[in-house]
Amino acid sequence: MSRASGDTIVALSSGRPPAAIAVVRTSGPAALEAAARLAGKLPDQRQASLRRLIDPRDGSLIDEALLLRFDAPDSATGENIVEYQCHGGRATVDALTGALLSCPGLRVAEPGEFTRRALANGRIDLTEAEGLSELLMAETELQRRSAIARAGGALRKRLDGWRDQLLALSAQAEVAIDYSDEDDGGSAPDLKHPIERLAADLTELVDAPRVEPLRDGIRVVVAGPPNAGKSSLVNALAQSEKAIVTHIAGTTRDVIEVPIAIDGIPFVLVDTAGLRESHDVVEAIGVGRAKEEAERADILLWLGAEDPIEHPDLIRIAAKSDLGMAGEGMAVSAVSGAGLTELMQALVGRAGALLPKADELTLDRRQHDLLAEAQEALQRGAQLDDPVLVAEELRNARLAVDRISGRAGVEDLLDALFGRFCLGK
Ligand SMILES: Nc1nc2c(ncn2[C@@H]2O[C@H](COP(=O)(O)OP(=O)(O)OP(=O)(O)O)[C@@H](O)[C@H]2O)c(=O)[nH]1
Ligand SMILES: [K+]
Ligand SMILES: [Mg+2]
Repeated sequence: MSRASGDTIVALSSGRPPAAIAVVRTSGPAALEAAARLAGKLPDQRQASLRRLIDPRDGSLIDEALLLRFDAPDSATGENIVEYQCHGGRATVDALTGALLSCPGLRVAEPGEFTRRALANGRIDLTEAEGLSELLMAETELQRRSAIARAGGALRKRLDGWRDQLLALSAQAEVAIDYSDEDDGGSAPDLKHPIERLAADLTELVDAPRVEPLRDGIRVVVAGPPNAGKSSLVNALAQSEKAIVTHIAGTTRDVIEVPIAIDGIPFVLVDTAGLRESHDVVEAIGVGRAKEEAERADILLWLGAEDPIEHPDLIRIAAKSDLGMAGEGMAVSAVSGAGLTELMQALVGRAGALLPKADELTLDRRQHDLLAEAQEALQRGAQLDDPVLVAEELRNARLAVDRISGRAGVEDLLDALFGRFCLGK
């Protein structure tokens, strides 16, 4: 849990020194006073100004730095912020942060604490904070575009709009409840149709592509009976001996993940234990895990002669094609390399459907599940006649939407989210 937010926090917000320039940020009630101690007269709000920074402890010159000041509440955190752009050597950064920390009320910030304060003060909502977290991690252009849309409030705007509609519908439901109490035969407001329309709006986003394949890589799970050649295929695709291969059936027991990129698209190859009944305790656990992995696979590569397990996105592989045993599916040989290029092309082809189009809004699992909850509450509400029950479903829908944006029930989540942030963000 974060410490008292009445503190003023200090952190180096730019990369690790040495660098040409370092950015040190302070946020909180004592930020302006601390800046005045070091720099004398402060610049006006939002005006960069060069200042000599003096260490208040001994009067020595720390550096000449560019000062930027943003006053509460119109700042990134909603608090007073002073930003120092100084020379980026380690000693300069240490001297500056040391001098700031000697000022009353200042302490070192925790990871993500600036962003957390922005959230607490309503400057951003949870979807924007999550988008920001992903933006900081983004390595590919597609990841960046997906993250910037959410960090920039694209999802927040949709949610805020729905929240307003839900509030208006709830007010109408209250009116309908009054009508039904009076029983005077007057006409209650029609709720069914607007609720159905809103549910349809939500459905569109519930069906949006998910962020996980984009962020973590598309999970390609390789499954089949023992000795089918699963580990060999994973190694051949990864061009690296990541998984142990032997002629002994039951070699692979644990789940092995190998991240690879094909045409710039991130995939995670997942090698699994061969599926069979086993009395070996360890192998049986491995088989259980293999089944779980096959279920959550984005794409399943099935290396079996017999019927494959059910999966919506399955590619059947006829492995060891060099041995001339023509099985059903794509002929691939890990030994000769035959068919590997075609298999990779097939993976890239299927990836298209799993990844968002440029600038298409994406949802993570948490957001998706809550939005589906809201949608289901609305669909139930549209079927009901008793306005008291309709009002209850509208409340359920609103609660789910509020949990997506972080207005309700998310304390546990915040610690996990902000623990992932870098210091100074
Ligand atoms: N000729 C030939 N042999 C292969 C090929 N792929 C795998 N093998 C051989 O088949 C045997 C089993 O290969 P693995 O990759 O360990 O098979 P697996 O499906 O991972 O096996 P388990 O992990 O035990 O379920 C090994 O002796 C491999 O050398 C192939 O493409 N051609
Ligand atoms: K084997
Ligand atoms: Mg294996």
